[in-house]
Amino acid sequence: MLIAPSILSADFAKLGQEVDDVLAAGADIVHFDVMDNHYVPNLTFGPMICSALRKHGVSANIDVHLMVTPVDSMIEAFADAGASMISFHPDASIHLDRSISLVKDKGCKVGLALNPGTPLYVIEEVLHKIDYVLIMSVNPGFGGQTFIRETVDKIKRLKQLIVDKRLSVAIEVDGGINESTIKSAYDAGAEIFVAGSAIFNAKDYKQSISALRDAIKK
Ligand SMILES: O=C(CO)[C@H](O)[C@H](O)COP(=O)(O)O
Ligand SMILES: [Fe+2]
Repeated sequence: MLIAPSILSADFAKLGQEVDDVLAAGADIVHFDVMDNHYVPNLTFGPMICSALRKHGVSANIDVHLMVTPVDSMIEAFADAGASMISFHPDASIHLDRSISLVKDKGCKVGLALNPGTPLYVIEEVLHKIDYVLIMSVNPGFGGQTFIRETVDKIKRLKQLIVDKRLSVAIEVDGGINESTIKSAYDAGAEIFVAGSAIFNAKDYKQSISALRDAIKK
């Protein structure tokens, strides 16, 4: 299992330090939420912030979650800015297969992100071409929202689909993950857990990350 703190809930005034702190506290991946006030009703940060984190010395995998449309130009910009993994929403790309190829050609792991209301069949034709599926357990746009329980069944169905097709596609879950919700997502088949408010709103990042790992073992 991998813990990916979403920097959406970090203190932007000291972002480099915040990322250093969560990594030192045991985080595995940095989750980087890109919002354009078009695909989602919020605006965050662009590729310059990603390259600034690389220049600051962050060497961990940076998991860029693109909530933007159009996606292709941002895929290229973030790959050039140091992204390791890039996910985008299939409904934000007109040519899904082409956008997937673009991420791969740039040397990044490719993920497809599904909103709570987006059915699994949207990605069925390309499932064998991707590295991970990001299942959104809140509607995209904001941190600190409540986990949508129906997502657990969706993760189970996706896991079954991956097993049936004999693929090695990871499942990432994003939105409302905390000590009370993480185990249900884990039991359903998720392996990468994004958590923003549950980690950054805590005083002690090490304690909050350990609490997430412990909650899975219970
Ligand atoms: O993609 C996102 C929102 O669109 C964020 O990654 C997500 O909401 C994480 O924040 P939290 O753990 O506080 O729900
Ligand atoms: Fe996200």
